Amino acid sequence: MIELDGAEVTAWSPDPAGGPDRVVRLLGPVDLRLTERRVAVVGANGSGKSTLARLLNGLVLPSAGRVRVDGLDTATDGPAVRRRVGFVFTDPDAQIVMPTPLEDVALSLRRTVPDAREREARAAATLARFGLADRAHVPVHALSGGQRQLLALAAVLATDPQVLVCDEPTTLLDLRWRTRVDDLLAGLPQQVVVVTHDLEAAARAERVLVVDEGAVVADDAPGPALARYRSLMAGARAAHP
Ligand SMILES: Nc1ncnc2c1ncn2[C@@H]1O[C@H](COP(=O)(O)OP(=O)(O)OP(=O)(O)O)[C@@H](O)[C@H]1O
Repeated sequence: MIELDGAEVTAWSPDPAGGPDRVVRLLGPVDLRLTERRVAVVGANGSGKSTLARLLNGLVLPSAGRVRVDGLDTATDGPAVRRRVGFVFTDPDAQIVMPTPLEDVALSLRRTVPDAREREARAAATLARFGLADRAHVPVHALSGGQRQLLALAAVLATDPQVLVCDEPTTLLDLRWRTRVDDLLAGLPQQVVVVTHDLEAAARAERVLVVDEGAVVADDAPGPALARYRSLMAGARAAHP
């Protein structure tokens, strides 16, 4: 279970008036217990969704409060937390580091599968599971954007994390690939926390968090949570026509 207790994120920011840098609050304080298998996070651009997502696996550490995964504190048990919680970025190029898909998935297995041959066999099996068997040795730059997103997912899921956090995993994809990635995420046995601007995808979650100006302003079933988000956005449009 992921638990946030009074978790806050602050950062130093330049003063637009030219004064000394100031501390700004990006998120929180947030208190959450995430137990549902499908959780969606929605909110306006710059509201703090990525900051919240990154807190969940220790990519961002809380400036105050605590974030724990199965009792492990992200601030003191980072590597163990990241073995439990996989993270997928919007842009697959942010996480694909090797020249070919096979090498990239094999790299993510380097800690859990010490034997190189077994690692390669496991990587090949993972690529096959994601429909990328025939792409295993193709240079990654020759893959389509959709195939690269699948590869990024495959490399994270190869290590079998208990939780998958995805930060807008379908934002860069066309409808066909978006549907494919959505279906894949829906079929995973893991707990999945997904940040998304796709309200149809969010409606399929069990629980939806609405983030606005660094606060979780709604935390509910999809119906009421998305209604709150729509009314927030309508209010913002009225204020800034
Ligand atoms: N390290 C940082 N230092 C200063 N400000 C930051 C830092 N990281 C994020 N921010 C600011 O915090 C706010 C929230 O950013 P965040 O990326 O969490 O928003 P978001 O809801 O994911 O946005 P988007 O939908 O556009 O991706 C933004 O105003 C962003 O510019």
